[in-house]
Amino acid sequence: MHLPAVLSLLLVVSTVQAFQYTELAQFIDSHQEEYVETLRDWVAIESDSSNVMRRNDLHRMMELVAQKLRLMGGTVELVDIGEQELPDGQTLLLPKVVTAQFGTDVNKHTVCVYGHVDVQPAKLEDGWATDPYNLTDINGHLYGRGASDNKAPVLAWIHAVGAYQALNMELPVNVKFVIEGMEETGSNGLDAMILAQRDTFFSDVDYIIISDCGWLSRRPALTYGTRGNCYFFAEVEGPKQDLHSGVYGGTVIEPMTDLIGILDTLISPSGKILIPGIREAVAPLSDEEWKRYQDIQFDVEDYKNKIGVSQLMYSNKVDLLAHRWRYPTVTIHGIEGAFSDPGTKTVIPAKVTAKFSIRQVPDMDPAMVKKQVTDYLHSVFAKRKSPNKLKVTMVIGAKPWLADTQHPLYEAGKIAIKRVFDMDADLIREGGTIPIARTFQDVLGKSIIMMPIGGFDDGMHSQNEKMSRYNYIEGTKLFISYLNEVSQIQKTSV
Ligand SMILES: CC(C)C[C@H](N)C(=O)NCC(=O)O
Repeated sequence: MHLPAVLSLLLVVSTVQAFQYTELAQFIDSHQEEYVETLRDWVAIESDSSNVMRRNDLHRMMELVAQKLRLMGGTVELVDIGEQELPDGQTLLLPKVVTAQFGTDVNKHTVCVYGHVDVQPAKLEDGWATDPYNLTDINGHLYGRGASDNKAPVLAWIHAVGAYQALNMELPVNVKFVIEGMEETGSNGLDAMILAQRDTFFSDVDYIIISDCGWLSRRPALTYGTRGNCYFFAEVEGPKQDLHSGVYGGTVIEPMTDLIGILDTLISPSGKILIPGIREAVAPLSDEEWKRYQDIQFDVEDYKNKIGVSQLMYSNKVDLLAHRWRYPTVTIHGIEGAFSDPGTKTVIPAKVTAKFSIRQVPDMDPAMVKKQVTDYLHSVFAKRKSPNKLKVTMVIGAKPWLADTQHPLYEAGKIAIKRVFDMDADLIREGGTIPIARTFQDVLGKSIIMMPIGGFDDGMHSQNEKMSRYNYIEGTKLFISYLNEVSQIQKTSV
């Protein structure tokens, strides 16, 4: 073909693509009320995976996801992943995992979008300004539990595929979905399901895309690392029942005093982890990494104000980002069995269970961390010479994940972000955990990209979680654009 003919063909192709994007983006804009309504229906289901009393809601949630994908003509399955064993030895049915497939063209790439539709607990009395399960639009912010983490991003992906379908446009890549309902409690059962379907459902998947995190600031971002998490229960058991603290206090060695005593040895006031071996395992911060953090736009004062604290653990940007993303930390989350209602109750609790977690980073190993923590707590407890009984269990052991930002998936992401937001993407890491990310990498050997659409101030896991309309709607356009960019990646990239 003559050069002018090639050029005019290229022009035609690029004109068609640009035209397609504009039409698709307009379609998204004109359907935004419908998308908000669907999010409202999804948020209304209290799909709290940590509360066994809500398991039926979680089952219902998975059915709803499957039904939505079926109505779009996908090949959908609700995969049984068995049962979960509870700490008291009882078993409970795990929510099924939804898998779906749109397109089977062998000449196209196949991407697999992973997401979750379970949520963290939320009650109005925790301090929410609105009912957490009634999506409420205030000034363009959609408040509700799970709005940002992770229901709106999952819906945005579904709507992105739906827009191509509605406009009779061919999907540029085949799209598969894996949507689970146990992410917030460690993705129980999903590892085994991925392993079992490695040579079937996942055999033709080229890339994994995850949108279960947030931006660092108002700039859109691509995420290339997450921390893992080891979650522990430390139970101290003493008398056979709760006791009156006036009648028995002073004669009994109290479980709560023992528990607080050992918890206090986990971390120093300046944030130094005191468990032997933990800090030694952490990969050192390289000069290149330091420079990368230094170059990121991040306003420390803004961050401080957003959280509402007068002082942070570190005052400079690099230290803050590094400790947020690439160093481990200990967090004590709560104590089961302790009196925590309003008012006073003069009781000596007979059995108390502390819940704490240690975020994992390269090169920590959860199996090693489990041993280090268990041995350490027993040795500290032994020194107290208490007659009470200590039991330490690790209930989640999720590894960290780190990607190569030179992979074409990230280049494609930058182009898509530029097109939709007319901004350059921040390349960031995430301090939170997506337990299954590392499994996708290790078991399937697939490349992963995290493409967040959540805002920096969405309040995931806290009171007044929200997703802004802007992020929800522009995020849907981003996914539309990204599918197109991924289709341009050379077939040889893994
Ligand atoms: C910001 C996180 C990666 C979001 C994720 N859905 C999550 O909350 N995971 C559990 C965790 O405790 O980090």
